[in-house]
Amino acid sequence: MTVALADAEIIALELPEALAERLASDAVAVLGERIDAAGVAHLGVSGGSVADRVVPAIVTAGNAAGLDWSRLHVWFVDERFVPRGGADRNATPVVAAMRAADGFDASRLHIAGSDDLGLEIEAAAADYEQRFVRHASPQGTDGVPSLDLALLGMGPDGHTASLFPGQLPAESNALVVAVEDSPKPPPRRLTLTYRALDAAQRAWLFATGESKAQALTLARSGTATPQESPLGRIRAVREVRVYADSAALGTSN
Ligand SMILES: O=C1O[C@H](COP(=O)(O)O)[C@@H](O)[C@H](O)[C@H]1O
Repeated sequence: MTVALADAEIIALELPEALAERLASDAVAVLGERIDAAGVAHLGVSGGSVADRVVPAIVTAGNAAGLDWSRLHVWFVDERFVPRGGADRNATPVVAAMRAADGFDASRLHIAGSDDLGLEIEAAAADYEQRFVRHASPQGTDGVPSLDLALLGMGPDGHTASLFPGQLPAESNALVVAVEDSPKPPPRRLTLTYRALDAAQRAWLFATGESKAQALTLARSGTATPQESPLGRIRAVREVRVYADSAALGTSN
């Protein structure tokens, strides 16, 4: 049994700042429970507003709550295949934010390969998949490693991670694939597939701003195909939540 985005619990707040703080405090609670139960937790993060706003809020909330950061693994649901350290890399703001997490083990921040390392994009995807399989245990019977919490963003076109409308086969046996022609720059990216994301215990979407409203409505309707709305294809094992501000929900005055 999996939960679909159409069945998501909606957490609605008027302002994006308050929304990021609410998500952060909920995430710290979930990660702390998992660390207590399993000794380790696996968090998947997106780029964009998740990396810029939500991850720093999680670090602040985690430090305040005394989260045992040394037991947390952080993964990227997608990454841009551009040189390390640049503004276009999803890892750049996350690396900066995680430096402030008290006791976090930097070797548990799992950053994908990049073109400046001389890697081919397919080799970087295969390498990231192998690392994911090595470090994250399956929690189901299908043998797919399981994120405890996947934090997703979305674009106005309904993309999530680097799964773009009309761009990828709807399903793939791989866990990480290369994207060569993303319609949103930069064009070359790596992304977790639906198969990898489906195995996440929880998938929480962070959506803010009017530009997301139409795509969010379509995704939540449950009527769109994955080619029309990759976001609408999102599922998780236990729970899907949508953290959205009034503008993204289309309820602002
Ligand atoms: O390109 C990307 O965009 C999405 C959405 O970004 P946002 O700034 O509108 O939240 C992001 O979730 C994804 O990880 C990123 O590569």
